[in-house]
Amino acid sequence: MEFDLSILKPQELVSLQLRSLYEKAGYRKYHMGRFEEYGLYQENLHFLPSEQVITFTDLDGRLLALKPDVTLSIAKNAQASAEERTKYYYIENVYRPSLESHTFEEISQMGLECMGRVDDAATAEVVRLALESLGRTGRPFLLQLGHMGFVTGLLDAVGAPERCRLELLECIRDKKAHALRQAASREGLSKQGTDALCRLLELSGEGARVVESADALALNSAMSDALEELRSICGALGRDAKGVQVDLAQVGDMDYYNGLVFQGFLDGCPRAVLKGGRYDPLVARFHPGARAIGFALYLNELNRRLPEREEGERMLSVALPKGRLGDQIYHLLASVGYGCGENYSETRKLVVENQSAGIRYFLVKPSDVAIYVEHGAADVGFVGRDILCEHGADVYELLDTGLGRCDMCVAGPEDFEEEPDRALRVATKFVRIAREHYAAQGRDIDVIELNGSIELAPILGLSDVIVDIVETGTTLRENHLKVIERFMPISARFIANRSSYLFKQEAVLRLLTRLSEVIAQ
Ligand SMILES: Nc1ncnc2c1ncn2[C@@H]1O[C@H](COP(=O)(O)OP(=O)(O)OP(=O)(O)O)[C@@H](O)[C@H]1O
Ligand SMILES: O=P(O)(O)OC[C@H]1O[C@H](OP(=O)(O)OP(=O)(O)O)[C@H](O)[C@@H]1O
Repeated sequence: MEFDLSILKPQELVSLQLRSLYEKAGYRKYHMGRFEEYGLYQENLHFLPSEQVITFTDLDGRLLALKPDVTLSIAKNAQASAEERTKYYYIENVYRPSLESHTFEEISQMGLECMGRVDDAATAEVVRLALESLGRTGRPFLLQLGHMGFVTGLLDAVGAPERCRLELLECIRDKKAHALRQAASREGLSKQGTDALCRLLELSGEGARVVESADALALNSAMSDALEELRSICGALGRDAKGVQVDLAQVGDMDYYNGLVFQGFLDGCPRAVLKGGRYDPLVARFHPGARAIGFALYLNELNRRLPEREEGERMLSVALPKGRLGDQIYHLLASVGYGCGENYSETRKLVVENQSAGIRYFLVKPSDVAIYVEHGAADVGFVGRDILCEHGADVYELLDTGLGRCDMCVAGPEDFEEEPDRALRVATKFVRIAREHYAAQGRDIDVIELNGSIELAPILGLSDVIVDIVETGTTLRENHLKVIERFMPISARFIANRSSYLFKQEAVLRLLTRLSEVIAQ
C-alpha cells in the first residue's frame, strides 16, 4: 500500500524521521507510564519548569500526577552509573501551566537523554543529534551553544553576591545591558566587573570567533574550562558546525543545568523549539557519580509556524504602542530614517510601512506590545517597563529608550493615614506589581482591579490607596490626592523577539545602533 506522507502534520513527519535518527545512533525508546507518583515531583520540585503539577488520587489512594516532565522519570528509572552509558529517547506529552492561556497545556515533546559516563565524545554526539534534529525540519535553523560554567565563573570572578545573582542572570539572559549596569552598581561591583558582565552580552555569533574573543574575558579556571569545552565541541562538529553559534549570554535554569546549554531556533518559529544541556545534579540524585546530557524538541512549536512571508519581503516589523508613547517613539524613529510617507495618526490604518527603509509598523494597544513581540507577530516593539513587569514576556530587552518617563507610585487622599491592623485596600490596573510591592513589605492587601480612572477609587471610598503611574502629578493634584511612595521608575524599552533577533539580526542591530546613537545625543 502506498503511503502519502503529505497528509502528515510537520510534527508527525519530523517525529518519524527522528525516531530513525535516534535509533541508528543507539538510543532506545523509553516508554513512560501514563501517570507518575506525585512524590517524585514533590521531592524534586526545583528541577521542574514549574511547581504546579496536575495531581489526582487514584482508586487505590495513591497520589498520582500527569507528568510535567520526562527527564526526571528517566533519571529515576535508568540503570545509569558513573562507568556505563545509557541512551534513551522518548516521544511523550507533558502537562505544564501556560502563561498565555492561564490553563494547563499539553506539550508534545521528543527528546533524548544520555546518562552515566558522559565524556567529550558523548557530548559531541548529543549536540550533533540536536543539530540534525533541527535539520530534519527542512527549515533554516540555528543551534546556539552556551555554558553555565562560563557565566557562573564570571559571577564568581566579579564577586557578585549570592542575593543578586538571579537578577543578574535574568539581565544577562534578556540582554538588558541597562538593567545589568544598574543592578551591578547598586550591588557595589567594580567598574571592571560591571564592564565584564556587559561584555558577556556581546559574546554571540560564529562559534570559533566568539570563543576566541571570550578568551580575554576568562578570569578563572571555570571560565577557561568552559571555553575549552566549547572549543572542543565546535572542533568535533567540524564541517557539520554549519548552523551552530555560540551565545555566552545564554543562561539555562541554574538549578538544572551545570555545564553546556543549547537552544535551537527555526526561522519563522517565534521561540526556541529545542532546549537542552548538561544536567549532572539531577541524575546524580538517583545515581551518584553519574553525569547526564540531553535535549527536548517541542513538537507543538513546529505547527505554530508564522504565516509564510513572501520571498524578498523580509521587512522588520515593529509593534508601536498607539497613543502618546507611540507618537514620541515614532518621531524618534522617523528622525533616524524609519519614517513612513503618511502620517499614521491621521488615519485609522493599523499597518503602515516604508518599503525602502525595510520597516513596517503595527499600531497596537500599549499593553499588547509585548504579546505581539513574544509571539513573533512583530519582530521588535516598544513597551513601558510597567507593562513588562506586570505581564512578563519572554523577549530580549535591548535598550532603555528613556522615553515615556514616569513612576509607579502608591497614592492616596491628602489626609491618608495607615491602619496597620487591617488589610489595605488597593485599587490598581497593575495587580502583579502591587502584590509584589506589598508582599516585599509583608503588608496584607486586598486588591481591587480597575481598568482606568484609578484615582476615583479612594475619592469614592472604593479603596484606601491606589497603585498607578504618575507622570506630572497633575491628575493626583487635581483630585486632592498625594504620592505616598514612589517605587518604580518607568520608561519605554526596545524589545525583540528571540527568534527575530537571530534571523533578522542585521536589521534589528541596525535599528538598535541608530536608536542608541540618537538617544545618547
Ligand atoms: N502619564 C502617563 N500615564 C500613563 N502611561 C504613561 C504616562 N507617561 C508615560 N507612560 C507610559 O506610556 C505607556 C502607554 O500609556 P498610555 O496611557 O498611552 O496607554 P494606556 O492607556 O496605559 O494603555 P492601555 O490602553 O493599553 O491600557 C505606559 O505603559 C507607560 O509606560
Ligand atoms: O501624573 P499625570 O501626568 O497626571 O499622569 C498620570 C495619569 O496618566 C495615566 O492615566 P491615563 O491618561 O493613561 O488614563 P487612564 O485613567 O485610562 O489610565 C495614569 O493612570 C494617571 O491617571
